[in-house]
Amino acid sequence: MTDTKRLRIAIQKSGRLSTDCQNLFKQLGIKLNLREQKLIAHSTNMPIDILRVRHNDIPGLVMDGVCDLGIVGENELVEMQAERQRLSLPSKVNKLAKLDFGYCRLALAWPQELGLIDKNWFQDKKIATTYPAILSEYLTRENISASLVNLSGSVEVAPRAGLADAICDLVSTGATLEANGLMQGETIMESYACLIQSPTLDCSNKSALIEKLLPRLKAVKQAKESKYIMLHAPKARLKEICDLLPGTGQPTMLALAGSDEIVALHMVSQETLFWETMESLKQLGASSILVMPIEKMME
Ligand SMILES: Nc1ncnc2c1ncn2[C@@H]1O[C@H](COP(=O)(O)OP(=O)(O)OP(=O)(O)O)[C@@H](O)[C@H]1O
Ligand SMILES: O=P(O)(O)OC[C@H]1O[C@H](OP(=O)(O)OP(=O)(O)O)[C@H](O)[C@@H]1O
Ligand SMILES: [Mg+2]
Repeated sequence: MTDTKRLRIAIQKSGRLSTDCQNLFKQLGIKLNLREQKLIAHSTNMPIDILRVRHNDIPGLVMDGVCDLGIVGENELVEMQAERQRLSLPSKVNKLAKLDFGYCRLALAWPQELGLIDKNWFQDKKIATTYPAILSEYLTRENISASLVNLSGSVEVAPRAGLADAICDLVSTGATLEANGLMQGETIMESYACLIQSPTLDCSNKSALIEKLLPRLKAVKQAKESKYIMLHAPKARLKEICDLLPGTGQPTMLALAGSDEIVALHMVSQETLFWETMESLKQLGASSILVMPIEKMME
């Protein structure tokens, strides 16, 4: 448990999740004085301190109650939970939210020259990975007996370097696999960044602050998933036009100066307005169709 009255949040110092975490804090209205070298950043407008650490330290810091919250990739969380259970260390966290960044998959891959291979090919092979616990669980489930080579980075070079026959690593665009002449196989796990909370947090001020931040987080997520749509529509085709608009409630209808036949429609849509829909709207006589991003949204 932390003795400080300020909420402590652990994030990755530099890497795949750090910029997204900083942007998220900005969107949540948390002002930070972040300087490259500083490991702790104090918020200037809320009782919050940000601890900037190595990504694989984040789950442990939250599980041990050293930090109250953390933002971590699910892959790292699951791996650390398994590792800590094995060592009989605290491994519980409360998962507060799945975030909309850090998407990647943990997948098997092998040298391209082998072509398509069957799962049985992995029997008695060596597989290099940074995530031995997740991979072992998968291999046990699939009745594959393979040996693991643990590497904390540059996993993709393992087959070419003769360290392993295949790998199990994170993939997002697939560019790293391709650059290393590897073919992507089965996805073992899909992962997103998530917000986790320490189970030992028992300070009412901190809980109240978290309760204040969670609706903001939801609002930011909702705003990102929503678009504000404005268009001009002929009154005679209103029903057909509204039927085409995705996931909207009743739109706002406004009169247009100098026109009895055309009105302006404004609405919030939770779905993407595809080009095809915009073309169909146009065919029904709609014009001046604007699709705009929303910055914040609270219902
Ligand atoms: N290519 C990717 N695209 C999207 N998300 C990714 C990608 N690679 C990794 N991630 C996510 O970001 C997390 C951190 O990855 P990153 O490579 O930045 O850190 P690291 O090298 O494991 O750790 P650190 O440098 O902090 O010690 C991963 O565990 C995963 O959840
Ligand atoms: O499918 P891609 O888009 O190519 O991304 C996959 C790569 O990204 C991550 O590494 P990262 O680039 O973060 O480098 P690191 O090994 O130094 O952490 C991951 O470990 C892969 O190597
Ligand atoms: Mg990495």
